[in-house]
Amino acid sequence: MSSANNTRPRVLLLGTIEHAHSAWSSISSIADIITPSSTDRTTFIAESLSGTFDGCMVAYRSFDSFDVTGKVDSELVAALPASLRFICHNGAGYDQVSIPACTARNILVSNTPTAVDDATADTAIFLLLGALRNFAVGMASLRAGEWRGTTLPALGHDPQGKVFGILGMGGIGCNLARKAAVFGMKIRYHNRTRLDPELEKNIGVEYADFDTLLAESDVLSLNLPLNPNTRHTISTPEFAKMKRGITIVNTARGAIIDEAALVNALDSGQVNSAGLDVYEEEPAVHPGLLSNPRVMLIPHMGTWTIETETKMEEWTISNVRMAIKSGALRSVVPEQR
Ligand SMILES: O=CC(=O)O
Repeated sequence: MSSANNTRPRVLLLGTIEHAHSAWSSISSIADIITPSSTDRTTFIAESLSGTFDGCMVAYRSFDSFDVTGKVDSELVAALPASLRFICHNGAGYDQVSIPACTARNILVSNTPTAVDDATADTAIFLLLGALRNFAVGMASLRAGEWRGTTLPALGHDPQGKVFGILGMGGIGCNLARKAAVFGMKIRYHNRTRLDPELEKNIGVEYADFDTLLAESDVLSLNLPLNPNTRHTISTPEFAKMKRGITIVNTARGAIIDEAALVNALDSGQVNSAGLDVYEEEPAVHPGLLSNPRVMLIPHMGTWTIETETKMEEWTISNVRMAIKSGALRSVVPEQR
C-alpha cells in the first residue's frame, strides 16, 4: 500500500491481470498499485476527483474496466489525476479510448499491436470458411437433432481460386493474407498507405483501389481500426458496388459496417453470407443477423486464447514498465507518434 510520503511510482490498475502474473509482479515490485474501489462510472469519477488516484503516472487498462469507467472520453480524462502521463491499453483496438481527449491532456496511449495478429487472423479464416461453406446452418440443424435439417443446407463454395479482398493491411491483414494464400485464394487489398512492393511480393498480395476491391472480391474481410473516419466504411452504397453473392468477414469492429445495411444486403441476396466476430452495439446483436442462418456468429472471441491473452497482457505490462523506467511507451498509438 502507498503512503502519503511514498516516493515509489504509482500505477493505476483499471481492470484485472488474468494471466501474466509474473510480469505484473515485476511492476508491483517497483511501483505501488492503486485499484479503484468503485464499480460504476459515476462513483469512479467521484473517487478520482476525491484524490484517491493522485500521483499515479501510468494506468494499465483492460477491456473489462469498461464496466467500471465506461469510455475513456473527455469527461473521464478530465477526472483523472493531473499526474497521469500514460494509459497502457490492453487491446489492439483502442476505440474505447478517445485519443484526442488524451492528447489534449498530454497523456500518451499504447495498444498491443502484433500480439493479436495470429489469433485474430485465425478467427477470420474460421469465419471465412464457415460462411463460404454454410457450416452455421449444418451446426444449428445438428444441434436441433435434425442432422442436415429438413431442408438441406445450400451447397457452399470452395475458397480455392476466389478473389479475397482485405480492407486494412496492418499486422492482422498481412497475417491473414499469408494464411489465406494457403487456401489458393487470389488476394487483393486496400489500405490508406500502399505496402512496399517488395512486401506485396513477399506476402503475395495485389493493391486495389477501394471501389475495385469492392467490385472484384468474392470474399471481403475488414481489418481496419474503428475511429470516426472508418465508422460505417461499408454501408448501402458500398454493398451496391460489390459482386452479388459476396461473403463478408468482420473481425475488426462492428461499427466499421453499418449493421442494418448488412442485414438488408443479406436479405436481398446481395451478400450471400457473413462471418462475424464483432457487432455495432456489443453485446447486442442485430436480430436480423441472429435469425439469419447464413451468418456465422461468434461473440467477440478473436483473441480468446490463453497464449494470445497472455501475450497481450505481457505487451501491455512492458509498456507500463517502460513508462516507469524511461518515461516513454513501447507502442504508442499511431495518432500520437
Ligand atoms: O478486439 C480485440 C482487440 O482489440 O485486441
